[in-house]
Amino acid sequence: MTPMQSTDVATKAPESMTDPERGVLLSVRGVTVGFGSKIILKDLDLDVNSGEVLGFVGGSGTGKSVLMRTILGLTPKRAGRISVFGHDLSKANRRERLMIERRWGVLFQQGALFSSLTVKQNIQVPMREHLKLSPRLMDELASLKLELVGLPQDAADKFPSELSGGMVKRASLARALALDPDLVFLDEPTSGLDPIGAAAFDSLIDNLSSTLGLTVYMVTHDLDSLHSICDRIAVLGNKRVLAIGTLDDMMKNDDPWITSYFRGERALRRT
Ligand SMILES: Nc1ncnc2c1ncn2[C@@H]1O[C@H](COP(=O)(O)OP(=O)(O)OP(=O)(O)O)[C@@H](O)[C@H]1O
Repeated sequence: MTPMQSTDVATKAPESMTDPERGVLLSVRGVTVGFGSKIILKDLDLDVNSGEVLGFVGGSGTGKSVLMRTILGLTPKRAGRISVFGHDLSKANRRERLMIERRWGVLFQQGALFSSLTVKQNIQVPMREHLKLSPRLMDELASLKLELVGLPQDAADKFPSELSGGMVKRASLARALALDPDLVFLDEPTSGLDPIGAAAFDSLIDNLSSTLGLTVYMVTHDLDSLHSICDRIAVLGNKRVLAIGTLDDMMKNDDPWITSYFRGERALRRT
């Protein structure tokens, strides 16, 4: 039986989940997270390989955002170990923690730009937090980031409320890329975009991943993104990673949720 055919793959075969050629950038082992008496994630394992685009799916309320927030250190875990760039996050001192945070970027759901700051000032927030740069250099870097995500230079002085949904996503991505991270976390980056805007955003992420060697951890409900840019897909269910592998692996998996998600009516309408 291949790992993908087994629904308890995540609890027993961590090595088989990864691509040894690429190396593991993010490793989650035995993580349990709960709120009060409600356990959301139980004994969860996950590996993200360097340079891959990993799509993270699962039913609504299964804990995809909770897991991402736990990895980022925003939600406490009750058990387990999370290592990023080879560092155990719970053992990292303040200096190491800052070094780690400099190497990742985050795009939260809805973009989460500061509404009282312009796009340029939003992009410069991580630079101000982590680097000591002259205002002129920060302006130059912000301008480069705008170009990288395909925003016109005149977007720099606009406020988030003056942008379209697609532009907000791009501006948020520019902020996530402000410090040239190795790893970016994207929480439903294409939600709220029309199909053409979503496809353009997917192709932007795909380009960044291949040209910058960026590793992408992407929570999504978007089947098109999963088909077009993800190297692997992880499925969250029953409080853990039910399955992880390529799209082909998902198509062969006989778990009922995975079958209905990848081979159900909505999936068939895509073809
Ligand atoms: N701070 C919190 N306190 C209590 N419960 C919480 C908290 N944050 C999340 N939850 C609960 O954890 C569960 C998982 O939430 P989460 O937002 O991670 O789901 P999700 O898989 O991202 O869902 P969706 O796809 O709908 O965005 C939900 O039942 C939610 O109510």
